[in-house]
Amino acid sequence: MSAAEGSEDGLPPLREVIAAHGLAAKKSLGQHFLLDLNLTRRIARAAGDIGSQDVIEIGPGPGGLTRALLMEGARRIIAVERDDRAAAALAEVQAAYPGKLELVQADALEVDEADHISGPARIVANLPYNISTALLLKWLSIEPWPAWLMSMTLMFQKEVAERIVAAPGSKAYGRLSVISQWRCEAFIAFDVGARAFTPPPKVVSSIVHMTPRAMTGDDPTLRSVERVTAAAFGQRRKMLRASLKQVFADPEGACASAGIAPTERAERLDVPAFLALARLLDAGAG
Ligand SMILES: C[S@@+](CC[C@H](N)C(=O)[O-])C[C@H]1O[C@@H](n2cnc3c(N)ncnc32)[C@H](O)[C@@H]1O
Repeated sequence: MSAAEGSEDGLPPLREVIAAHGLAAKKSLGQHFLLDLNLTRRIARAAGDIGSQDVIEIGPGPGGLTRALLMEGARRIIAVERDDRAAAALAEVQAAYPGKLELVQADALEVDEADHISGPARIVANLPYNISTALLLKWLSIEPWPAWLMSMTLMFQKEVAERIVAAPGSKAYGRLSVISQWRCEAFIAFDVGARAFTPPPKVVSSIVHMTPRAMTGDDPTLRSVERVTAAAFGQRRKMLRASLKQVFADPEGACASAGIAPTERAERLDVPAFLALARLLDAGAG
């Protein structure tokens, strides 16, 4: 055990917690635990103001990141965990921090976070990779946007993190980039090597920090952004005049109205261009 895996909070070291509660990692639940307190505290610090706003943590597992968040001054954590085996380990954290940790035993894809928070909240999580993009798209779909959401500080596979922040013209640029960058300012805070996890995943991971942008009366509806990006990137090698046939009766006319060359391809269009097309759909040009 390294010094960083010690128990500065008076609770047992995480390796002991995992052994005592039989929390052997389950692949089906995307379990890759972080045991290094230096790292989990760094993630907690990247989240911003957690001392005056609620934190929603997805998948606390044995509680490493949860404990780091509490050590960094989290006011109140709502932790959503699907693995019932984690409850006993988390009960020890609840006892050490009375009133600060609420455990919601549920599938995070099904939970309505608004039912559990007491006001504005930040999402912080070392996400299960099998559902990480589904969870992100769920949060990016909060309506009205951004409602209670103050920020998201999330661990993804590096490849997914790169898709989130990708610029037009790059290979990683796609639907996830457009929807993420429309809704949020997003940046990769730092990378985390596979060896930081127990058991190690096959790939490098990255922490992405995302802050919601305010929507204005000029912003299109989410539904139209989803439709336009699905059509354009569903056939990303095709020119827009072909790929947009799925959503516009007159794709060339739509491109002209949006100030886009109909011979352009999806991967080269910037976010404002997609928003211009989505606004046309909202205006009934479909
Ligand atoms: C990558 S592990 C992170 C564990 C812990 N937070 C850490 O950093 O060591 C992902 C966690 O998400 C949980 N999980 C997986 N699928 C879930 C779901 N659908 N809803 C809620 N939690 C889920 C797993 O049981 C696991 O505890």
